[in-house]
Amino acid sequence: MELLTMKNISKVFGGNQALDSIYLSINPGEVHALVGENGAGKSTLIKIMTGVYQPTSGRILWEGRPVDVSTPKEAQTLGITAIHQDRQLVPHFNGLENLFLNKKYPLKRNRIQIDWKKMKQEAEALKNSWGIDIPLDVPVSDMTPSERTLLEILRAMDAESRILILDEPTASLSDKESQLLFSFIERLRSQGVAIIYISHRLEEVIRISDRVTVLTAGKLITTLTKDQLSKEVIIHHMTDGKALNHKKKISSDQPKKRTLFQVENLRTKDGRVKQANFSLYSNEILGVYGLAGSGRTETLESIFGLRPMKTDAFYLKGEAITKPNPTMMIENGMVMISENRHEEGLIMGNSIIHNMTLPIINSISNRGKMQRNKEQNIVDKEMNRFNVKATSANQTVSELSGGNQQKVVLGKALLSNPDIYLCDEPTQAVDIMTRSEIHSFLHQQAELGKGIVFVSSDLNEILEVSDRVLLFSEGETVAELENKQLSPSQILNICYHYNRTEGVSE
Ligand SMILES: Nc1ncnc2c1ncn2[C@@H]1O[C@H](COP(=O)(O)OP(=O)(O)OP(=O)(O)O)[C@@H](O)[C@H]1O
Repeated sequence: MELLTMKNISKVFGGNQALDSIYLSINPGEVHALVGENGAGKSTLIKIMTGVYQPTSGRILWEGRPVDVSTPKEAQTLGITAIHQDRQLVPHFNGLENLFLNKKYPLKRNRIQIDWKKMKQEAEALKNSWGIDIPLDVPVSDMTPSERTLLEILRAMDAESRILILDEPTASLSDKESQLLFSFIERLRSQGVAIIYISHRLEEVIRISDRVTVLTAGKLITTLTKDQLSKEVIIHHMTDGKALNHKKKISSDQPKKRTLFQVENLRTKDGRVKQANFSLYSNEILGVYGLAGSGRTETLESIFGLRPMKTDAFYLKGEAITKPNPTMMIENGMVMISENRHEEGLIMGNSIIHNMTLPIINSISNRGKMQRNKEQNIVDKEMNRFNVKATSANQTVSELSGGNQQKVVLGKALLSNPDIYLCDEPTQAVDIMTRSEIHSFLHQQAELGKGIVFVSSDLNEILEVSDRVLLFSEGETVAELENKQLSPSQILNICYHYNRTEGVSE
């Protein structure tokens, strides 16, 4: 029998129809993927399922009986748990405290003091029963992305979830960590837990799913079964049969490349980067890859002046720099597209237009007076370029879908007309169509003489876009390779060779 059935579900926000009469059924023990362009309605459907939003119309059945899922608590009682892209963990609490976040702490006999010993025993038993080996005594802020994901899964299993919703779970996981997650999903499935899997990474969707439901602009296009799954078929349904706009990669073998920056022996105070040596040239995309915890993000943050660091030498366009700071770097034409759009990229309560024009406010005001038409035109152009789905440029950013928020981050960065881009997972959460738009945009920028550092946890993406590839392992740069027919296995072999904690790959 179907575990969950959603019948004729519609949702309207103001005048915007986010979902239009959707039918979705979930069986016990199946992996059911939801795919679709940014803004297609996937998260809205999940939010209705988990009691965050109420549908404008439609019914929800649980094991064939109508249910009212009007609060998250009710969803939880049924056994529906969602693990969102933005982790629901308290960073300075340790694993154990986070595991007990929604539960009563066990008390000692005196009924006053917390029984930490019992808490630890319960947690260990839970870890053992699900075969999840993560440290629970360290603060979440010190955990790797995969440990955080597994911690949330463990918490969901403790709540006896019967449907586990994973929203872009591999977004910041390394290849090996993703494999671990997939084998764990397999275990959950064999125990009858249903998984709803949202991802723009179609290879993994095809690999793990029993069924795939495709949404486009709030409408259900089709539900495909395992034997029908291929990348071409899914893309065909997602794009309504229109071919993907594959712009050819422009070769950036330019005769004269300038050095945009060069760092020697960069190391951070906190030890996350121990020794980074590399240069960025004009006309190139430098792909940066490394296993989780390798120091990629921290290196970008240090170069941009967000993290205290030391170098033996740091030259930016030929000028020696001792202490970078973001203002100085922006003034020198550098821009950083950060991995965490909520904390660093966007002001969530502000409109798209205000977010995008914040860095260029001076250039669109005339003696203190804002030139509204100019502002509007500039923003419209960027929204068109990246196909931002919104009611207008005045819509509040927090109301946009995750992928559309990421597009606003990109538009904002581009408006400052930089010549050095530091991009940390710039295509995370964006759909496959926009992803190829972002890639070709960056290639065009390289062609114009700009330099791009491109960090991604998706190795195939790194190989697709990069002219050179820089590999990090445990805080050190370990290899710098021209991307001429490099293969994923070549790269992984180098990474695992240098990685002491994950061991040498088989
Ligand atoms: N709270 C809200 N207020 C107004 N509109 C909203 C709200 N939440 C979502 N929407 C709109 O509903 C539509 C569907 O958004 P949703 O987040 O469900 O898309 P999605 O398929 O999850 O996209 P993505 O792949 O980018 O995460 C979008 O047009 C979005 O702007």
